[in-house]
Parts: sequence; structure tokens; C-alpha cells
Amino acid sequence: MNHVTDPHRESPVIRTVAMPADTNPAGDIFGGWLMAHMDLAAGNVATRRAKGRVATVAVEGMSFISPVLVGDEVSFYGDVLSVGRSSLRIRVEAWRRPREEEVMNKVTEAIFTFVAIGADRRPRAVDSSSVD
Ligand SMILES: CC(=O)SCCNC(=O)CCNC(=O)[C@H](O)C(C)(C)COP(=O)(O)OP(=O)(O)OC[C@H]1O[C@@H](n2cnc3c(N)ncnc32)[C@H](O)[C@@H]1OP(=O)(O)O
Repeated sequence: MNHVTDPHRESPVIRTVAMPADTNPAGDIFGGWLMAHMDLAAGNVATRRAKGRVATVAVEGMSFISPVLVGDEVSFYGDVLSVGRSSLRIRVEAWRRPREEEVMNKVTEAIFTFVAIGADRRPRAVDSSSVD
């Protein structure tokens, strides 16, 4: 379902407004802007779960479903899908809401994999007993 008034009951990890500086030459919001925000949102969820530093190691299934327009409110939601020894898979969805409307549309989704790393930048184990 890509058109709803309230896609998630939980709060978004990031909510922002798409600005003219974020556009591509055609005037729509640049895909890289969305990807950067998705990485930020997923990284925030992963860092919280891993209780420390994480590095993005892979992105799966990035799809752009519909365009984001200047002035849209864009909300980024993130959930922990799975936790390995040192890796975490985070599902991220971005939803847009035209600033004068109530209906939201899903615009992108992807799964980000992070690795928990220590001060030496090498993988460290994530505490598997923590509740997500
Ligand atoms: C280049 C950039 O700036 S990209 C943006 C920022 N990201 C980075 O800088 C990360 C760059 N990458 C790295 O530094 C290294 O790949 C590290 C430290 C993250 C991982 O080092 P590796 O030697 O690959 O670690 P290792 O082989 O032990 O794997 C660690 C975990 O990552 C997982 N992993 C590694 N590569 C991938 C991958 N491409 N996709 C999914 N999972 C992966 C492994 O399955 C393992 O999971 P587990 O511990 O839960 O079983």
C-alpha cells in the first residue's frame, strides 16, 4: 500500500522538507538527496541498536517509486530487520506528504546493512540480548 494517511504509527527517524537546493536539473528532488537521508536514518537506528559506531557496508533493493517535489514533507522510517554477529540489516522507507495535504505516498525503500565497528574500524560483536 503506497497511499495512506498514516503509514506508521511510530515516529519517523527523520522528517524534513524538500527544498529547491535539493533538486536535479529537471526540478525534481535528486535521488542522491533521498539516499543520503535514508543512510542517515538507517544509521541512526543501527547506531542505537549497536550501541556505538557503525559503518554502511551494503544497500539492497533501492527503488524509487514516485517523485518528491519541492516543498514536500518527507518522512524517513527505519526498522531493524535482523542482527548478525556484527552486522545489522535496517529497512528504510521514505514517504512524502504534499505540504498542504494529508495523504502520504511511499517514495523509496531499501535495506541498508551496517557493521558495528570499534575504534580500530574493525567489526565488533553486537549485543544479541538487547531488545530492538
Ligand atoms: C567507502 C565508503 O566510505 S562507504 C560509506 C561508509 N562505509 C564504510 O566506510 C565502510 C567500508 N567498509 C569497511 O570498512 C569494511 O568492509 C567493514 C569494516 C565494514 C567490514 O569489514 P570486513 O572485513 O568485510 O568484515 P567481515 O568480513 O568480518 O564481515 C563483518 C560482517 O559484515 C557482513 N558483511 C560484510 N560485507 C557485507 C556486504 N557486502 N553485504 C552484507 N553484509 C556484509 C558480514 O556478513 C559480517 O556479518 P556478521 O558479523 O553479522 O556475520
